[in-house]
Amino acid sequence: MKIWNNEKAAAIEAVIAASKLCENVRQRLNAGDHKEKEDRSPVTIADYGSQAVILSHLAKAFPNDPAVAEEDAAELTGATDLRQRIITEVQTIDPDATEHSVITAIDRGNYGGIEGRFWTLDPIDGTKGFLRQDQYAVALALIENGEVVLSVLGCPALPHNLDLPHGGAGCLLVSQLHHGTEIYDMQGHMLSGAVVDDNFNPALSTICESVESGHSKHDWAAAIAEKLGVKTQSIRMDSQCKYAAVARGDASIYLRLPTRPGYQEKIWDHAAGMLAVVEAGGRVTDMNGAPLDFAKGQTLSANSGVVASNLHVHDAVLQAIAETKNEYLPR
Ligand SMILES: Nc1ncnc2c1ncn2[C@@H]1O[C@H](COP(=O)(O)O)[C@@H](O)[C@H]1OP(=O)(O)O
Ligand SMILES: [Mg+2]
Ligand SMILES: [Mg+2]
Ligand SMILES: [Mg+2]
Repeated sequence: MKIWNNEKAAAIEAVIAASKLCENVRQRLNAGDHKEKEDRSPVTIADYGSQAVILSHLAKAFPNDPAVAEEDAAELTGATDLRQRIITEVQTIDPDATEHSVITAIDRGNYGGIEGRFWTLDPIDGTKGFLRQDQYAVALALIENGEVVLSVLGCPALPHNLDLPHGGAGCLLVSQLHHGTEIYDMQGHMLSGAVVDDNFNPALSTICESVESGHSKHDWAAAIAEKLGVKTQSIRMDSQCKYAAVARGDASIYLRLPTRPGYQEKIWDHAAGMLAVVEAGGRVTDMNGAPLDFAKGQTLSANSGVVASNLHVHDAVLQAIAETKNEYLPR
């Protein structure tokens, strides 16, 4: 069976370095650290800084690998102050960085992403959570011929135990296809394997979903929970940390239900999280039960919605979705 140990080592180093930058920025976040992109979503100096750190690291280790990443340096045209702050933050991680090296690294992320082997990166997934001082993730994955084969999902602010929110914070979920998911601390030490929970009773499931009602339909999730007989409140959490919660056994189900017709999920919003859950023994499909298709380019254009689970309760969730679809599916 193929292994990607060199890629794994480089990806872990890169995500740890980027997570440091993100935490540095988050701990003294101020109003001028973010702006609105053309699509009106927020972006911060840490989103760009994280992308620069990771893509320059990968460029040194694997110069021929293209990358599909969320941010685009073109959005920084004219934003002189923001640009300077990004460079300053990257220099705290890599003192040799220059304006040219930072912009070049960010722009390495503009591959269209269909053929062969490429990386996909969300330098900060859950920027809204990051700005609220809630959860966010640094999500990096390697795709070969349409298949996610390696991933490092950095969750720098995720408590080690969700019941003790002020306990030790931060972990990485590291996965390789057919080789499982491992949990590392933010210093790069392996802590344990990750396994989904062993709950077979849909009614006893903990469900997690987005904080943002614009990203996943909350009233539909409530209707599904009711069908399943779930009595407890769902956990609302930003970013791919929801996949981490399922992979670690903190939750049995992650629901992402379309809020408007035609929205296509981006590959960098799901590649790392999906592999983390699948390699921890869980299952990930779209809301109709189809596997997520990473061979279509930058978006999951063949899919709609996402369901991640511990495997055992998956079919019950798909059935509850099918039974509530007529009432809740946006059209
Ligand atoms: N209408 C939408 N439906 C689903 N996801 C969305 C939508 N709009 C933005 N997103 C993405 O949801 C992710 C955050 O998800 P969550 O709410 O689970 O934390 C972001 O990556 C964001 O993408 P983008 O980075 O382009 O803004
Ligand atoms: Mg994202
Ligand atoms: Mg992002
Ligand atoms: Mg974004």
